[in-house]
Order: sequence, then C-alpha cells, then structure tokens
Amino acid sequence: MSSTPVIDVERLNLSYGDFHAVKDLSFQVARGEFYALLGTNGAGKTSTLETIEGHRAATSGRVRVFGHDPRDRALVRPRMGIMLQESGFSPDLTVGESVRLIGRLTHRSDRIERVLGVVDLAGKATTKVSQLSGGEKRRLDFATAVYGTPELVFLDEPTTGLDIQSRDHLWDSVDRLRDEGSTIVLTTHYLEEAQQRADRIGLMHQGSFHREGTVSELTRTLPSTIRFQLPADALPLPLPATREPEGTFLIETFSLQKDLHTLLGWAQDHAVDLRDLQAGPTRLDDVFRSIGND
Ligand SMILES: Nc1ncnc2c1ncn2[C@@H]1O[C@H](COP(=O)(O)OP(=O)(O)OP(=O)(O)O)[C@@H](O)[C@H]1O
Repeated sequence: MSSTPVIDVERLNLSYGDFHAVKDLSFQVARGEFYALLGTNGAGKTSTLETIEGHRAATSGRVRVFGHDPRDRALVRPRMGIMLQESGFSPDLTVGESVRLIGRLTHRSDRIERVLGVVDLAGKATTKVSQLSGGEKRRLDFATAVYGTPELVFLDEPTTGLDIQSRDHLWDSVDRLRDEGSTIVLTTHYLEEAQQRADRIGLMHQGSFHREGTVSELTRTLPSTIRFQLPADALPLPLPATREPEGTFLIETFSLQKDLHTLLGWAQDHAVDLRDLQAGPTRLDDVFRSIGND
C-alpha cells in the first residue's frame, strides 16, 4: 500500500469572475477511504469535485490525484469512475450498448454481463435508454462507477430517485467496491447515508470547511437527544427537560447512556408510560443546522 494520498488538495481557490466560490480549501483522501464531501447549497462541492475530476482548472492552489495533475487525463481518467447526477447516455442506445460505451471511454475492461448484474439491469440489456424508468436510468448511471472496478469512485447524489430496495442494492455494491480496495468520494444531501458509511466527512459552507473529520468528531460538540411524550398527570421528571412546541419533552445530554438509564428507571419505578420514546446520538442534520450559529 502506498502512503501517497489518492486525492491531495492544497489551498484550492476557484473563482467565477469576481465571485470567490472555493476559498483556500485543503484536504486529503487516503487509499481505500470513504470520504463524504457535504455542504449547504452553493457551498462549492461541485466546483471542488469538478476540479478533482479534471474538468475544471483551479484559479490557484494544487490538486493531485494519484500524485498527478487530474488534467493529465490519460494518466488519471482510466483509474476513476464518475457517477454524475446525470450521465447523459444517448436515449437511442440500448442499455448493453451504453455499458459497452463506458468501457471504450474509460479504457477499462470488464464483462458487460457482470456490470449489468451489479446494477441489476441484466434483464434490460436490449432495452433502449429512453424506455428506462427514472430509477433504472439512475442504476445505469451507477454502471459508470462500477465498470472495471476503478481505484477511485465518485458518487454524486447516487441514490436520488431510487426506491429502498435499489438503494440497499447500490450500497451493497459500494461495499463490494470497497472490499476490492476502491476509494469512494460521495456527495449527497441524504445526510444519514453519509453518517452511516463515511470514514470522514468534509462539511463545506460558503467555499470553506465548516468542519472536517470523522462522524464522531463532527457530532461530539453537540448533545445527544432523548424525546418522549408524557401523560398529563405525570410526576416531575428526574432530569432537566424542555418542552417542544408540539408537547414532546426533550432532554439534551452528553451522557446519553447514563441519562437514559436514569429516565427508564424513574419510569419503571413510577409506572410512567414514556410514549414515542426516541433516544439517539447527535445526527449530522443537527451539525448542519448549527452552521451559522457558531
Ligand atoms: N459557472 C459558474 N459561474 C458563476 N458562478 C458559479 C458557476 N458555477 C457555480 N457558481 C457559483 O459558485 C458557488 C458554488 O457552486 P457549486 O455548484 O460548486 O456549489 P454546490 O456546493 O455544489 O451547491 P449545491 O449543493 O447547491 O449543488 C455557487 O454560489 C454558485 O452559484
């Protein structure tokens, strides 16, 4: 295993005319890592990724992919699979022809039948792209990430428009890519998907990182929560709680296990029914909501 990062971004700046979209951004992604680049709308994620993918020149700063300038496409492109928000396959091609085209464009080799199987379109090889459903088109887009098991895979909003079975199937396939050693870079607005899978997260806001780190590093500065409903005649609670507008009680805590134990013990001793009880770690959503508050 090489210690050279797969992606190395150093003080990247991107401007559109007078507008400074990405400001002095630095980060690295190690081989085999699952990195999620997340952020608010207009934060600069797409601009950053386009630069890493070799589609856009940096205004200043240095970007290296596998140790090379990503604009050196012959060296870098065959090693990366990019699932865009829309791949733009020609509607007149069949699914099989589209997958074959990926091979020609990327100069990677694979078996068409294998790729069709991975994206669950084996029965649609002779169907025209124009006749696919939205979810099936998205699965065909995913073939660009899977074909030839690239060393580096970009997934841009990969599960948009997919039903739950297709989502699970896609994430299983991503797990297999990881087992093969692929490095994954994900952008998504489905924060739970990133929270469950990413080794590290870069959370962008207005062109810079608001936070960067593992999920627990990002969430540890915010409390976990316990929510529940109480009968009208309930005794005073054993812990400080606030009342949310819809009547739910909320306990915010940095000692989730201990406080949950106290609350459940109290409910048991006094035969109190804690309705709709929910307890959980801080979610990335909460970190997002805190942007601009600190
Ligand atoms: N070609 C362009 N010309 C001028 N401004 C642009 C151009 N492309 C992007 N921008 C601006 O740069 C900023 C960053 O855009 P970018 O698309 O990188 O954000 P993003 O994080 O991907 O946003 P979203 O989550 O909304 O897709 C935005 O304010 C956007 O309006």
